[in-house]
Amino acid sequence: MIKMDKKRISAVVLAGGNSTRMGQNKALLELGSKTIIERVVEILKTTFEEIIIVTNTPKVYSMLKDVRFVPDCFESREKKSIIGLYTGIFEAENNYAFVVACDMPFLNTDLINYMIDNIGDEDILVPYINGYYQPLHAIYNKSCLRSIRTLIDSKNYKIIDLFDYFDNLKVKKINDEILDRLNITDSCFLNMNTYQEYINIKQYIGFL
Ligand SMILES: Nc1nc2c(ncn2[C@@H]2O[C@H](COP(=O)(O)OP(=O)(O)OP(=O)(O)O)[C@@H](O)[C@H]2O)c(=O)[nH]1
Repeated sequence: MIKMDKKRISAVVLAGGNSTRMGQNKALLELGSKTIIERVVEILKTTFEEIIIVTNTPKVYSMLKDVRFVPDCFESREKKSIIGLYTGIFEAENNYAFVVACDMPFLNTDLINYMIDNIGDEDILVPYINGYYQPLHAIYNKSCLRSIRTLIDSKNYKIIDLFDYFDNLKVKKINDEILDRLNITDSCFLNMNTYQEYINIKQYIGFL
């Protein structure tokens, strides 16, 4: 297996959703003295040189420094994370991109580094934990772009359909055993969709 140089992977944060269920931009909710997206970027900065924020409203994220803002590639009335995914991978300076959502405050650098060390010639490296894929905590090669485009063009916006239905893509999974071995809990995948989930997370880390 060829070991991937960390500098040859970009980080991509998807921050162009509607936050309909939250009722306000969830990336800008605060945990302690920082917004959630600031926490996400701060964690990513320990590992990645290039950090791309995919959003059509960069001004609301002006507190983020040393990141590159890019707008979504497709004009779409519907907000879909797969569109941000396509854009981030397309725009990345490197062939590989580690892609996350803007609302994951407990990203774990040990797991991220493990993933970087364990992608070889695969097109995708994705955690598959408790029977669920984690498509917004995965590494993608630019070789995926054509297949992602096929999904978008057919109005199938389910990123997980990339993993099982494209014979041309080599997909490697990170399973539960690896988390156990690294002594990491699945809270690193936790995100927040509703205000109650935000409150629960604040309680969990003692900010309430
Ligand atoms: N760039 C970009 N990011 C998106 C888009 N749609 C969703 N995202 C991001 O993808 C991640 C997961 O999004 P969801 O939580 O499923 O959707 P959401 O629109 O943020 O929230 P809901 O409206 O409540 O579904 C979040 O980080 C979103 O900001 C999009 O059209 N473009």
